[in-house]
Amino acid sequence: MQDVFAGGTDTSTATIEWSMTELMKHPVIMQKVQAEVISAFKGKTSHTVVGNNVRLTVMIYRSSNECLSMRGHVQLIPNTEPDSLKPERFEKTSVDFMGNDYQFIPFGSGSRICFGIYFGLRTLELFLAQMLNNYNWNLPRGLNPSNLDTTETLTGGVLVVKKDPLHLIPTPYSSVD
Ligand code: HEM
Repeated sequence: MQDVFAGGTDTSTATIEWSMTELMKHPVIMQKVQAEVISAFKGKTSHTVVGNNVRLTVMIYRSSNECLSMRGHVQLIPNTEPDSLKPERFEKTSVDFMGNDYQFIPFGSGSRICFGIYFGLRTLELFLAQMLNNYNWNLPRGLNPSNLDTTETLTGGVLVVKKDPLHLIPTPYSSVD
């Protein structure tokens, strides 16, 4: 039970925070993703959209190269190109993140693959899609997105989180012309 709670909370929030950080740093990609989400939501409830699987590119590419020691097993969690945001790399490829393609295994692979993979994915889709469908996001105090700090730190010995929490100002989308 402890594994389920520990593995099921910070993972999703950290991924949402990194996703929003990268989207803020790449306004063109933010616009593209937001337009896609808004058009998917048009006239539908979030339930329908999530059911239909909004093609929100999941940007869980940050789990850096780490050597973990869990229950006496040493695991290597590799990740290629963790530092560049290229959502289009997932558009024309058969590489998935379900543990079959070793170049991209954010949920691990094999017998100890993440137990909450579908729950985690749905959480990310639901939160990100709702955040982008309903709000425009800005940095406080006119901060330039390219200066957004992306220093990482480890929490709980395994999770790579943003050292300085991300602060954003939401503006309801309906109030933007
Ligand atoms: C973005 C969300 C998530 C990511 C990126 C993620 C990632 C991972 C990774 C990399 C592992 C190690 C897999 C391996 O050893 O090969 C793992 C294990 C695990 N995860 Fe997740 N996870 C996420 C969400 C969740 C959620 C929502 C839950 C529970 C509701 C969960 C429960 C677990 C458990 C229990 C394990 C241990 C599995 C075992 O040792 O047999 N995770 N996760």
